Amino acid sequence: MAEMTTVDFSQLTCGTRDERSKIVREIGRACEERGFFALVNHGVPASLRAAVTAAMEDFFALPAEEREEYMGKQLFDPIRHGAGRTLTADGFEYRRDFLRIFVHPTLHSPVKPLHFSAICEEYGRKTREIAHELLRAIWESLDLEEGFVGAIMDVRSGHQILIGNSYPSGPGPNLGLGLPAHSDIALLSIVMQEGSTSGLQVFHQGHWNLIEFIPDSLLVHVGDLLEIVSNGKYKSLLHRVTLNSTSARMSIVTAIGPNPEDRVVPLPELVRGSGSSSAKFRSIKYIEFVELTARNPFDKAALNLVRLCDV
Ligand SMILES: O=C(O)CCC(=O)C(=O)O
Ligand SMILES: [Fe+2]
Repeated sequence: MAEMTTVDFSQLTCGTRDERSKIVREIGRACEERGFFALVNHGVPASLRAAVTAAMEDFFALPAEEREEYMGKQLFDPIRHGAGRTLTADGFEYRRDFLRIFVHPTLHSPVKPLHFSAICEEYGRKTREIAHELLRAIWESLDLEEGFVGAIMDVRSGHQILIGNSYPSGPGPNLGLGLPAHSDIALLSIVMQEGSTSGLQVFHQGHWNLIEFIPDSLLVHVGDLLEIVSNGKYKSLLHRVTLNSTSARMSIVTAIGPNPEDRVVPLPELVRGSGSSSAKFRSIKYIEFVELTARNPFDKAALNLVRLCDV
């Protein structure tokens, strides 16, 4: 099982000055050493978490002909559904059904199930507020002024997606994969699952470790863009999903990034402060990085293509 930092979100927003500073330091350390942390007391009601999970389940349960129109082939389709088995370039098979929708700045929702749009709007809004608060803490942990970062990357008008992942039960760890090893593209992603069925594994110090979700918690992943803007100080999380031998599993992931047209750069303040005075990544437009990742989806291949030197 993976060791993880547990962050009490309520202390970040309502704690004393000292409590907040302690949490900011804990978040910074988790982003630097592990690339993820668990979030408790985050304020997303259990009823909303259950509702968004049920709404995704209802979508996957629609007859295939009703889901067909969303089987998008284009990368930037705002609603994109995929189902079944996929083969990687080297012939490896993985199995998951997914639905990916854009939720911000504009919500795109399938017409059915009927309640889908309102629930995703609400879940998207709640998690977006959490992500903004976490990013404020992250900039603080890097000794950056929020305004300084905002001038470079406008996260408030940024891009948020929501993904429902549905994995079948499978032959068990190391035999079947739901998702191959990858890192998430955006700045942060927030992963939610209901129930105790495990499957998510994170790579740490040369080993794959299974995540045991703390009941009611959310998991926060550092994404590739945060590795770039922090000039390599914070590491995006390499993770994969194994199929569970006895139960199917569902996860809901939301990813927050800047405006797709924004150029993502190692923040100059951090390049100057790094001692070596060198940027460790070349700058790239977010939208171009998404295209690069689509062509190089596994491991941290896309990030390695914009890396200027070993970190
Ligand atoms: O199913 C999970 O726990 C994680 C899914 C994931 O990594 C993703 O959608 O990028
Ligand atoms: Fe992921």
